[in-house]
Amino acid sequence: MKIVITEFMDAPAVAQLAARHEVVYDPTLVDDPARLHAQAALADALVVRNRTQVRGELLATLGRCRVVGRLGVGLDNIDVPGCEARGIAVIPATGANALSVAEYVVATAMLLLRGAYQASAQVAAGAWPRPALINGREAGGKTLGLVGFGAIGQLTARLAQGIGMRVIASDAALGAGHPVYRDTGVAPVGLDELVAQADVVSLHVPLVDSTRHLFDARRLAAMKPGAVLINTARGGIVDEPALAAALREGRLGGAAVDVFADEPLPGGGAFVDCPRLVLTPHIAGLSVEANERVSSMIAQRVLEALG
Ligand SMILES: NC(=O)c1ccc[n+]([C@@H]2O[C@H](COP(=O)([O-])OP(=O)(O)OC[C@H]3O[C@@H](n4cnc5c(N)ncnc54)[C@H](O)[C@@H]3O)[C@@H](O)[C@H]2O)c1
Ligand SMILES: O=C(O)[C@H](O)COP(=O)(O)O
Repeated sequence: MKIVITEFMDAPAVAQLAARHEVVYDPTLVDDPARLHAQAALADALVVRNRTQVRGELLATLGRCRVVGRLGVGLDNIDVPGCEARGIAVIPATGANALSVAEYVVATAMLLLRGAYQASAQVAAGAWPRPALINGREAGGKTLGLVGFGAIGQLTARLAQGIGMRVIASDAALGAGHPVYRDTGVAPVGLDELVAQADVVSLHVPLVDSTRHLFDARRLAAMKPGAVLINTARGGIVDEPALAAALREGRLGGAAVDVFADEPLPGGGAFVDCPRLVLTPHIAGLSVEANERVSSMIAQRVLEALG
């Protein structure tokens, strides 16, 4: 059978697939719709990351496909009901990149609370900006609010508790009596209460209709003065110009943003020269270890699905 891989995948996992089936591994396919559609038409399995849009014309070309392997967790680039209607199974790499994201959240939370990370050039130049940096805050004893308490939220809670943070969470699908709260020692709260209490708010919900612009200007304004916002979930969940305004006006203490409404983020937008801001190009879930786990999990599951 034929497996078409449209974005990068760890080499041993590609080899594992190639040992059993014909494999087209071409990470440039995602940027070449004509070749992508030609290859997809012949594919029994398609393997994608977050950039390949498995919907519309591409979905229509998948005449033979039985399975779409997703080298990640978010499924907003895949028309899942459309795949199911065509008998195509969609397999995400659930949990396989969770540790990388959780570490990113704790690292950026500490960095932004302390606020000293942008002093390197001044220190190297001999400016010694110590008086301006004496008000950094510790993470220990602060409250972390997790919006979404699934695989990544739960792992992030464990790491944050390890450095002495109190953790509260809001999850639309988990009732307050759900055993996961008792097992993790995390307090369930409503979203409004979370936003009012948290020193650090971190987003871990999928991008769906109910989460689009969940953090709009009104909700950003309801955050504690000086609080930090971390978005590794999806760009459409936060109103980007409203976040930039809250940072420029000093209402928020900082933000780390890994995901954007448009990726790559078009240059010249609201975030240019924005203070107290860490921007990364959608890499919170990407590390050597996560890529190995994600790739081997999907290789294994695609092989099982092909039988
Ligand atoms: N930046 C990255 O590299 C990266 C890596 C991995 C995942 N992600 C993103 O993180 C998201 C979460 O990943 P996960 O593995 O924790 O998923 P998950 O499915 O395990 O957990 C998501 C949780 O969100 C909850 N939820 C859904 N809608 C909600 C709402 N309106 N309010 C509150 N909770 C809601 C669900 O009940 C679920 O418990 C993914 O969908 C993906 O978009 C990003
Ligand atoms: O949803 C995810 O897991 C992240 O967005 C990372 O996806 P990717 O590594 O496949 O791009």
